[in-house]
Amino acid sequence: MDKLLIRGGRPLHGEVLISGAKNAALPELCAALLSAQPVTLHNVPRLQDVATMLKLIRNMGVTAERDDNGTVTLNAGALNNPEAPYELVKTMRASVLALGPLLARFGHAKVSLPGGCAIGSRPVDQHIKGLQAMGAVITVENGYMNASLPEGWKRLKGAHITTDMVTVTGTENFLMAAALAEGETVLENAAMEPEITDLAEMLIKMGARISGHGTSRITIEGVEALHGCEHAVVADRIEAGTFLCAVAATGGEAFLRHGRADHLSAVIDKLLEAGAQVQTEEGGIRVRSQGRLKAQSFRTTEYPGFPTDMQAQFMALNLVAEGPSMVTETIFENRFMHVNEMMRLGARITTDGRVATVEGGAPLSGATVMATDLRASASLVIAGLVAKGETLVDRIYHLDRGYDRMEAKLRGLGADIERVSQ
Ligand SMILES: CC(=O)N[C@H]1[C@@H](OP(=O)(O)OP(=O)(O)OC[C@H]2O[C@@H](n3ccc(=O)[nH]c3=O)[C@H](O)[C@@H]2O)O[C@H](CO)[C@@H](O)[C@@H]1O
Ligand SMILES: C=C(OP(=O)(O)O)C(=O)O
Repeated sequence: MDKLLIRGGRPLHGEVLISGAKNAALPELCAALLSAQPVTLHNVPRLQDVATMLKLIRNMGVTAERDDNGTVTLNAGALNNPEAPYELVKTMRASVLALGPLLARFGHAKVSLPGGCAIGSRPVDQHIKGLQAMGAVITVENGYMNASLPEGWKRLKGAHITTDMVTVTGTENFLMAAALAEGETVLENAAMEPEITDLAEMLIKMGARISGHGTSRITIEGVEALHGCEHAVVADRIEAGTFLCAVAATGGEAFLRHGRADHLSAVIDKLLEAGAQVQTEEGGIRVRSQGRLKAQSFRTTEYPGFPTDMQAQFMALNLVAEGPSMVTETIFENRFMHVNEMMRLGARITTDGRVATVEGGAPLSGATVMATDLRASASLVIAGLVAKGETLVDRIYHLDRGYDRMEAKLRGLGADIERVSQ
C-alpha cells in the first residue's frame, strides 16, 4: 500500500498548476449519459474517482477515451446497461449521480446505494424524494435503488422540489433529470456551489434550458433530447485552497495558476485575517506568508460559506498559527477523523461534538499517521510539511481519490516528499 514520506520544514516556493475540479468532472461525466451524441470534456483531472467513474460508465456501454492532456471523449449512443453495480460504486459517493441521467433518458435505472464513508452517514433520501416528485417509482432493495417510470409514461414530469437541506449531488441529479423531463422543474433550496454552475453551463451547451443556477432557486424547462457538446471543467477550488493553506503554513510564496479566487472568498478572507497575503493575479492566485500567522476560528457552511472540504486543511494551518481557534463542522457529523492523527504529530486539540478547539503554536514533530478520508489526508500532508523530522502518511489511496498528482506538485514547490510502496 502506498504511503507518503515527508521531511518537513521547507517553505514552499514556485508555481503550481491547479487541475480541473473533481466535484465538477464527476457530474459532468454523468451528464454525457443524457445524450446519444459525443461529448468532449477538457481539463479532466487525473485521479482515482475519475478512473472509477469512467469504469462505471464504460460498464454501461458508453465509449470513453482520455488523452494525456486531460481531454475525455464520451459517446453514450450505444448505452445498453443502465446499471451501477455495487463493486464499482462502493468507493465513490458520486456514483449516485448516474441515477438522474439514466432514469431521464432510459426511463429506468438500477443504481447501488453508495458505500459508507468515514465523514458521516450520507443518506440519499433527498435524491429519491426529489425524483419521486418528478413521477419516478423508486424502490430500495438488496442495497440497490430500482427506478422506473409509471406505466405509460415516456418521460419524467417537471416538479417543484424543495429539499430538506442543501444538497450538492442532489441538486445535480435533479438538474440532469429535469433537463429531459416534460415541463418545468423548479428547485428551491438548491446548492449554489461553483460546480453546480459549471454543470448547468455544460447542460445548456447540450441544449438544456436552465436559469437561476448559482442561486438557491433554479428553473429548468425540460426538452425532448440533448445534443453533444464540448466543455472545459472548472478549476478545482478545493485543490487550490489546499495549496493556499500549505504554502501559508510553511511560510512560503507561490503562484497557483488557474486558481479561482472568486470561488474561494470564505477561505481567502480567513487567510488574510490570519496574516497571509493573497492576491488575484492574471491567470491565478498568489499567496505569500512569513509564517507567524494568527489562528482563525471558522464554521463550515454551504457555498458561499466556508467549505467543509477545506475544514481539515485549514485546521492544519491553525496548528502552526499563534493562539486558540474554534473549528465548527456543520455539514457532516463525523468529519474530525484527522484530529487524533494530528495529535500524534504533537497538535493540541480537543473536540466536543461538532466543535474542535485548537491550541495553536505547539511544536509539531514527525510521526506515522493514517489518512482516514480524502481531505483528512491532505491536512496530514500539510501538517507533515511543517513538522520537524519525518512524517509517514499511510493509506493515501484516500488522497489519490481526489488529488491530481499531489506529491509531484508539492515536489515542484520544493517540498521533500516521496511516495513509498511498502
Ligand atoms: C462528489 C461531490 O460533489 N461531493 C461533495 C458533495 O457531497 P454530497 O453531495 O454527497 O453532499 P450533500 O451536499 O448532499 O450533503 C450535505 C448534507 O446533507 C445530508 N444529506 C444529503 C443528501 C440526502 O439525500 N440526504 C441527506 O441527509 C448529508 O448527509 C450532509 O449532511 O457536497 C459536500 C458538501 O459540500 C462535499 O463535502 C463533497 O465533497
Ligand atoms: C467528501 C468529498 O468527496 P466525496 O463526496 O466524493 O466523498 C470531498 O471531495 O472532500
